[in-house]
Amino acid sequence: MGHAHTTSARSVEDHAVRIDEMITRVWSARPPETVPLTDALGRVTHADIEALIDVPNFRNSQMDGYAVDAESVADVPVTLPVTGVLAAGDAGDERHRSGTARKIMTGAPVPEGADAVIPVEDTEVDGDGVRILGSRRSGEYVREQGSDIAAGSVVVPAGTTLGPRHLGALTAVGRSDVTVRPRLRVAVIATGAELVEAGSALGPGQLYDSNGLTLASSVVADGAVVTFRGRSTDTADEFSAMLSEAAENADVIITSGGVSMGDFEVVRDVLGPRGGTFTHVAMQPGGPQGWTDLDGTPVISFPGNPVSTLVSYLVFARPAIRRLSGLPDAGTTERIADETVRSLPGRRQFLRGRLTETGVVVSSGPGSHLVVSMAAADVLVDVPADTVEVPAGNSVRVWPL
Ligand SMILES: Nc1nc2c(c(=O)[nH]1)N[C@H]1C(S)=C(S)[C@@H](COP(=O)(O)OP(=O)(O)OC[C@H]3O[C@@H](n4cnc5c(N)ncnc54)[C@H](O)[C@@H]3O)O[C@H]1N2
Ligand code: MOO
Repeated sequence: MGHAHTTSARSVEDHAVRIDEMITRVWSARPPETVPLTDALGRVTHADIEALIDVPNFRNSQMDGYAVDAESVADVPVTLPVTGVLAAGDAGDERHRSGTARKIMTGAPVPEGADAVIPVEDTEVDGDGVRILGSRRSGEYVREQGSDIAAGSVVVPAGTTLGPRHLGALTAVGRSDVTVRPRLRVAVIATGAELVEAGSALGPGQLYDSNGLTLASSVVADGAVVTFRGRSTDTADEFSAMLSEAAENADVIITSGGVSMGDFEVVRDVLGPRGGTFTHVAMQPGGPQGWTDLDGTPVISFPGNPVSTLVSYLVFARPAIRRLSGLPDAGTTERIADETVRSLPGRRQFLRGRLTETGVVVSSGPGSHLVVSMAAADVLVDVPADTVEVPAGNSVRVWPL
């Protein structure tokens, strides 16, 4: 057991609170960031953002037609002289004279003195002039300056996850960058002398490091960034050096493997003496768990079995990472067990399940090495510690995968 400090089995809830606190604490110490709007999709606003200018920023036409003063078209039909043409992009600084019309395009500035636009459909060319067939009230088809928003008003409140519509609105009000909440920076280190990189040749006793990508892609899916990825053998020196490198640019380090009771538990052996706690949580998979405050950087250590690693991430890390990323909680739901679900006594069990039209079925055995079977599952079936059997027709809680 090395030098690691060991405690008796903890509940899933207690451990989840501990990990959540560690992640939240380091994230809260990070300052907000200012990023160009072009990089801001999915980021969460740090503060209320106000308009720098009125929108529309000038009075303009809502229709292709003729700018007039409403009084001159009160009685129709009436023919008015046409004094020119205004296109979108024109400065439009010439004043309107009552009793005249100016041809105008959608988005072009409505001249001062004009207060209505007659759509071209309601007109006929009449020699050099225009015959107005339908009358319009003052203000019709004129988009007033500031009618969408006035300069200084809040466009997007603090805490908004920026989508395309927000980015468009912020651009329209004169912004080109935005101050957003920091993104949690996560380092992922998979440990194990047996691990080799995807795609390379396997020697005897070796297998592919699948946990590294499972964890890294989970982090990205939950709105955080992966700043470091490493694979370490079970050598203390190599793992220690990798931790130092990872800590340079990461808020949190997640490790997989090396936490249980074998002779080569590098994570436990290195981090135990540096203040790490390695313990057993009353769950399966994901029993052996560890956490360390490594000179201010939390290291969260998950067991190496691939199902254990993913279940640990989903139960302990995902809620905090999604919340800090401004994403909705993944949530759990109740489903009817189509078949009887059997579980272990004394441990909360997370079985892999597949959704049916109305309920859920367990889709593989409970073994935490069943990495491929896990890919065929939709959910984790969460069976409480004190339940050994959920009879068919009863409801169970499920977590999305
Ligand atoms: N005597 C005991 N042995 C074990 C116990 C126990 O309580 N007493 N607990 C078992 C449980 S439960 C788990 S879970 C594992 C956790 O072990 P480790 O965290 O030390 O993980 P490893 O031994 O390094 O690996 C376990 C297993 O997973 C494979 N693995 C590891 N990393 C990866 C990876 N990145 N990609 C794919 N597969 C990986 C590894 O080859 C092993 O097969 O301990 C049990 N033993
Ligand atoms: O708890 Mo281990 O994670 O069962 O395989």
